[in-house]
Amino acid sequence: MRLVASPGFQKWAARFPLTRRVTRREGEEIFDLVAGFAHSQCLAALVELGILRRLLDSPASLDRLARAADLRPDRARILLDAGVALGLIRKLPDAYAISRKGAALAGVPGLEGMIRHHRVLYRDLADPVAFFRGESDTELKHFWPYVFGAGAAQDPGTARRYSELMADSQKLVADETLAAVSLSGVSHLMDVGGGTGAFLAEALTAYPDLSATLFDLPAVVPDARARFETAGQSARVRIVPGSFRDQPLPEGADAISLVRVLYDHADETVRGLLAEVRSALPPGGRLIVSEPMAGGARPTRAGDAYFALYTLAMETGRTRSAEEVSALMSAAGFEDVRQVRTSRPFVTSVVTGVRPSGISMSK
Ligand SMILES: C[S@@+](CC[C@H](N)C(=O)[O-])C[C@H]1O[C@@H](n2cnc3c(N)ncnc32)[C@H](O)[C@@H]1O
Repeated sequence: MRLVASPGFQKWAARFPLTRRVTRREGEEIFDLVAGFAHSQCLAALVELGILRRLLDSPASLDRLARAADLRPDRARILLDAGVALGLIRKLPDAYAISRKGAALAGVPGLEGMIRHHRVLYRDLADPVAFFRGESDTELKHFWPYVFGAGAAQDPGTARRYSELMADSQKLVADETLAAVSLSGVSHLMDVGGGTGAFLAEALTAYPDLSATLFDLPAVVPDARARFETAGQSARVRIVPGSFRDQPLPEGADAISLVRVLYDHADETVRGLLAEVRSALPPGGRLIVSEPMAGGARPTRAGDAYFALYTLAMETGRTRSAEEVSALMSAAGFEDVRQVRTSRPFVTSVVTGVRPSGISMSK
């Protein structure tokens, strides 16, 4: 590898026909890594200035876009051309238009909110050395204070701020999870840490005979109640406010889901929670864990170079690989633990397990 790093070798490889193309591609990939932050900031500006939304309606001239965004036209041109280079915008003779990728991005529920929210993450990463040394006081750990304890969780303002961000993206996670896991045969599903109920609402729509329980902190559940009322599903859902840290989970569900819950918490809390889930399930009952996961032996860009950093900045939990989640589930007494393939692992990954039937470990 020292050879590959040497300037002489690189010069030769850039000219030699067999290595030329690979060298150029590698060069571009390296440049993309170096420039990634600038790319993300262009995206953030296009979102925050409402330019992508505006172009979704119709193409527009440089002057109109600049005026609407309150930018000087010469500076707006630089941003718009950057958007073209990043594949989000198309350049027409006298106007700019949205590209396919730009339209797809604007159509992803919750993505715009997440892009805006990334200001917080990027401030936390501003000094990456201090960040990885654990020397920075990250904002994200104050942004998500609900995981720290009951005090913060009782503040409805804080709860709503984070719940909105979660709810926006929850539909995407719900769709991906329901596409990977069949709930046929399940009569009652309990979603622990179910937030404002988007996952259960989707499940209830997909399975008309299903009934459900939503368990979450008291500050979070009012929004869930409102969602089920609006969807006309209230009669099929029981909402139980509480903390899985200090009370047993309600019984009666033959399947329990934990959607984007485990990665918020330390191993010790996860062990306690999985034991509670196992106790609450009947023999043969199923656990479904769905959340973004790390790649383990094969690290992934989304899992290991994004979600792992995000959870590191939160400081309370960590992004685990599917193998690690499976091991925690097996240690908690689940059987038939399986990693279920999802089509978009950058949205979520899924692991399922079953509480053993027959003679088994004590409750
Ligand atoms: C990251 S959010 C995920 C919400 C939802 N499942 C989703 O995917 O959008 C984590 C959820 O766990 C809940 N939670 C955290 N600590 C909890 C606790 N001790 N007891 C019950 N719920 C808790 C939070 O209130 C929040 O709704």
